[in-house]
Amino acid sequence: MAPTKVILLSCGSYNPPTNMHLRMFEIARDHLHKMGSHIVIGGVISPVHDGYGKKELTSATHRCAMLRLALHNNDWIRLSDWETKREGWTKTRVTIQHHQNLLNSWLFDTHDIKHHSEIEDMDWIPANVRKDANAEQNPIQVKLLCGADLLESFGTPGLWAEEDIDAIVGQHGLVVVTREGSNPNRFIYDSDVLTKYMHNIIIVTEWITNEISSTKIRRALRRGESAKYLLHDSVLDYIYKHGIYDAKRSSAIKLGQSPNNIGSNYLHIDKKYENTFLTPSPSDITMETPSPVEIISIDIPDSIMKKNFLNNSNFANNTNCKLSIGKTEDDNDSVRDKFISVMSENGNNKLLNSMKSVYPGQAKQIIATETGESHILDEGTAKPACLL
Ligand SMILES: Nc1ncnc2c1ncn2[C@@H]1O[C@H](COP(=O)(O)OP(=O)(O)OP(=O)(O)O)[C@@H](O)[C@H]1O
Ligand SMILES: NC(=O)c1ccc[n+]([C@@H]2O[C@H](COP(=O)(O)O)[C@@H](O)[C@H]2O)c1
Repeated sequence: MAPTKVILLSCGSYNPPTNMHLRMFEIARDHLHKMGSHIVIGGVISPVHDGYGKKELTSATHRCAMLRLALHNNDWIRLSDWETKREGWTKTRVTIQHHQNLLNSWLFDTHDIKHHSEIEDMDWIPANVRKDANAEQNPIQVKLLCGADLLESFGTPGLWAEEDIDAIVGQHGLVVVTREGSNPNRFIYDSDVLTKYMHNIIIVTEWITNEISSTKIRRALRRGESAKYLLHDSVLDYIYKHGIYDAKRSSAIKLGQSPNNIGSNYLHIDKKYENTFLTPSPSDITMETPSPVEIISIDIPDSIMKKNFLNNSNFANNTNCKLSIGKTEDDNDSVRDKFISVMSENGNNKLLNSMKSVYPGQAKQIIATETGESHILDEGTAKPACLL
């Protein structure tokens, strides 16, 4: 028997769209093709109307804009904003039926479709189907693609009408992707109506489990935690730009930038705390080969710093160094800054040479003694394991 052509339609909030929403389509398509029973010719995402009234649901305008960004380079999943443009919330059974009807009109009734295409966006119909509108076409089935949590919501009292479940599963069919902690087979077994239409429910096991959810992403964003790699970068930028979900940018340290030059992506770390922060990651430092020494870890108590400052002629002769030795914390910070800048700019050659790194990323450290002498820690021939 020839495989059935299908379009996978997913209904949900997409608040915001996550990588897992898109992965769900990939997993389902792979599975259906491996079974050999279906050919997936397209995927459609239908975000819910604002009237759905779910907690923290941002406007459909934002959700559609985020979906357009997430799907920008996608060659087979499309957005259908039909639900969002209706007067109010639409039941899922009606949404699936609408898309199926439109597709049928396109395939078999080109007159009717002219009327539809004037009043709504039909970009969600795959390009090759639209192109061949007059060619002889086989039927295409619209199936509801969902995660196991949506299937299990069928059991929530009062949420889904029995006849709607009957129509969705009986007439269209379900493709259900497992989620951590879900047991869709058990759920089907427990339900008479689902057991009746078991032949029309395809369970796809996601072995590479990933419990990304929109709720968790919103939570991370409002707490100022990073959500990178959980959703598309362009979607993340959109959220920050439009101030959705009360999102605060996550903190990161960018070394080697002056406070005035710090990009808006990065939190400025007060100078006095800089030394206590993490070793910079290689991506935070622009390296040359061999790298000049710019980064020096300086871990010297204020009292020792002052002695070094007074004892070292490089500092004493430097006109910029006519600092009063600090009585306040701010003064101490200025002394510390001067110490570093004199060490690197006006220090003697021996010091500067020993400050040159042998290989990119090599750490250097200023050591200062109680007696007021400073030197650069010589790392000798030690090299990172990757260079040995
Ligand atoms: N991690 C996931 N694994 C499998 N399916 C998922 C996953 N995340 C979302 N889905 C499915 O995507 C569809 C749309 O989901 P929805 O917009 O409600 O996302 P959600 O991340 O579950 O949202 P929320 O956290 O706000 O409830 C649903 O069918 C849902 O089951
Ligand atoms: N009776 C129904 O048709 C019915 C009930 C509850 C949710 N839904 C749909 O299921 C989806 C659920 O999305 P969320 O998981 O984000 O709540 C939405 O698209 C919503 O419209 C449909």
